[in-house]
Amino acid sequence: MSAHTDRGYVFIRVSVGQCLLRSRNSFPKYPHPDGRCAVRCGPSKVSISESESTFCSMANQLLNTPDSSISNRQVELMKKARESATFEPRNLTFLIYDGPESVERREAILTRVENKLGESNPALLPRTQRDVNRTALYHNGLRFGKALLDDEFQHSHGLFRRATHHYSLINASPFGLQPAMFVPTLKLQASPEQLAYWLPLVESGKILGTYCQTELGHGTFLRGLETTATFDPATDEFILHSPTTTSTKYWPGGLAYSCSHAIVMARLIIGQKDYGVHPFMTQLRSLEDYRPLPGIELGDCGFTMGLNSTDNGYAVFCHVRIPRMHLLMGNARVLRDGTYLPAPTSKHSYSTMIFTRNFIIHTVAFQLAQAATIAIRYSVVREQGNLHFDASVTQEQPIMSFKSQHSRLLTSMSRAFAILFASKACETIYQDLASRQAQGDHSTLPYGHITTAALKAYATQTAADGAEDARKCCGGHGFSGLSGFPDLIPDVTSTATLEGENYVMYQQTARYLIKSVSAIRKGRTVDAPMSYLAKFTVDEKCVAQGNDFLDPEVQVSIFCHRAARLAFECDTLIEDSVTKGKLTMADAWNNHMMSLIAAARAHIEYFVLQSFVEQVRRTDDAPVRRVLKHLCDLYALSTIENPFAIGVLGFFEDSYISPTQLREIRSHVNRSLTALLPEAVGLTDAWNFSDASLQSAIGQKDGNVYETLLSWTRQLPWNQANKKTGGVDQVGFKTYIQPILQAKL
Ligand SMILES: Cc1cc2nc3c(=O)[nH]c(=O)nc-3n(C[C@H](O)[C@H](O)[C@H](O)COP(=O)(O)OP(=O)(O)OC[C@H]3O[C@@H](n4cnc5c(N)ncnc54)[C@H](O)[C@@H]3O)c2cc1C
Repeated sequence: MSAHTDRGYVFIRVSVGQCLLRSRNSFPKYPHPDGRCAVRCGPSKVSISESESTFCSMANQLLNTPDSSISNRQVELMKKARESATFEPRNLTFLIYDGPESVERREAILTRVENKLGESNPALLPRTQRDVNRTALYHNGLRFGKALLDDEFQHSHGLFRRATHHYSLINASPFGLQPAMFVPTLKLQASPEQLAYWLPLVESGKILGTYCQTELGHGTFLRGLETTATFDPATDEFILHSPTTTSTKYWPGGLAYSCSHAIVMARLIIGQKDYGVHPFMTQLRSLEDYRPLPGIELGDCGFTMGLNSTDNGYAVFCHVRIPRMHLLMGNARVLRDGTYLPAPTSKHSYSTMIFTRNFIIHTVAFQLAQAATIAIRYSVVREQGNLHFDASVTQEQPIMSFKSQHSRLLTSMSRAFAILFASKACETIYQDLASRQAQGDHSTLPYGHITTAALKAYATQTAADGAEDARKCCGGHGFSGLSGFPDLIPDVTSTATLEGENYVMYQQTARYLIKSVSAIRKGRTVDAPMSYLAKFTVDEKCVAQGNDFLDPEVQVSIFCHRAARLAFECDTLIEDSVTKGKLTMADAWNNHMMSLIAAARAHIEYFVLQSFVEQVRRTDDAPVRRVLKHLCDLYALSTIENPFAIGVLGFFEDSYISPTQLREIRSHVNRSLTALLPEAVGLTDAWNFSDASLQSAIGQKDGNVYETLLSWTRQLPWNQANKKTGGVDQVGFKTYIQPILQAKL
């Protein structure tokens, strides 16, 4: 038996007597882009015996390995760029995904799912481009989400809760809210009996859940929600109701047509008393025919800026009765006689937020890396112009060699790593918190809460900005749907809004900073990670010079100084506004809000840098450590010197860093960029994204971007359909174009 690939198709030769496939006809036939017919291996469709499994693994390997038969200028450029790496990307992959075992597990899962979805052949137009009307996108999202859920149910790996854009249940599929919000809320808010009842139903796919909080009138301000759940002692039920237009639930993912159940956040009313917002398990649809239950109106919110493969929906409740036991009673409870027992602590709801925000942070690290991967791969194979001042030199050069290009892209790459390592540090904080909370110790909750709040804001904004810049780095082709960017970017940008609007998030951190500063001023102790504030002295100057700026301790101390200074200054600003300016605390806060947000951002950048430095220190593999050190230097120093970096003024406005020092820092940034340039493709490979997950013609791993782009363009359904009608869009021509041409003017 032998196999080879040609432009992404696997040709398998099986000699007589060796044919081990029970059903050769089950292999789907695909038209080859240049018109020939090819047989593509569809391993998920054959029933597998041991020898067949060898056959399939061989075919899979071939499908996921750059096709050696393709040779053109771009493929050669990509090979060259890949060979220049001085580290083993696979070793960095192990670091990113927490070890070889987890990498292999992840690869096996993705290969299985990509095969099932028919996505593993990079020569074929990807799923996201095949049909783009609202319902087709949704059905595609369901098909994709179902494949992920099926795999999850069968193999219980949890991978798709935390995967990359195209392999993430979150947002990219109608079932995303189930692992992201529905299950975590159940676990933290349900009583043990309720959990024992509901969880098996979720985990076996008997019900599909979403999380329903935001209303037309309110999202950020939870206490403003208007949906009511009124206790009826006569029937032992709650009556769920949307009393106003603005109380209509609006936005929840999967709410329109996909989910059977939702955790609905509503005001609990007993008698005349309003006990505030509580979570209610609510069945939305009949499990028989999936019609909305009586009194519930459900629908889709329509096209959104992205994420159209899911169905963000609205819901109106008209006196819907649900059993009393559907109030999640792990914390507050309502007894049969209507007695309300408040939660012993409100702290568990914060834990749900920490959990959810942390996995948003983790996800956007990968999304930023995906954007950078597409743009870097494209930039090493796209040749455009040159920098010779002599016009007779016509030899063009890859655009990656231009400083502006690799500076933007490698800086984004360094930020993707920075966010990833910070999210790992946050995960450790969360795990520690969870085990403490299980023992009734909530002491680390405030720090965990404010760290994830600010990191969520920082990471999502940084990722969204970086992804958009990566798009711009790809010129016109970056604007094409086939680049993958138009699908990826809105997904990243949405994270700045959902699960806590970023500017509101920063304020939560600022509140804690101000509390910590005033505690220090009063000589009180603060939470251990905040003790850096106590070291702050006014008029301190940075004494580093030359190579000192490559010393991680120096870098961290610069970030530390800025964070502490801004926090102290905010405290003074507010104090003065209240005491001298006679403002109320709320007005003083509002007045200085931008300074407070800058302080919170500086605090979290200090945390991010510390996490990066720590990760470099802990890396055993010397070549990988060296490359990570360059990335860390680039992250730290470009944050200080880049005029486009938000908050950059904070490093200089108190003259802590002098103009001479700034020039030294700038030259180190330049040197880090030069050192990282040969590693660029190796860094993209380390993230281990399959072509199928990137869905980008210009981000192809083998560099075969032009052939792929043209082939995908030819495969676009509109072009295919018009080919059958002589290369003419008949409706467009007959209805509009022909009358123009034939008009007698
Ligand atoms: C793609 C997507 C998916 C979503 N999925 C869900 C879901 O599954 N379930 C669900 O319940 N909801 C969902 N939402 C809703 C989302 O959670 C809210 O939109 C989000 O929390 C922001 O709230 P808002 O819309 O009320 O924004 P607003 O609070 O109205 O924000 C508008 C502006 O006001 C500013 N602002 C508001 N309050 C303050 C303040 N105190 N201080 C300073 N500035 C302020 C903000 O900074 C922002 O600039 C989703 C939204 C999107 C976009």
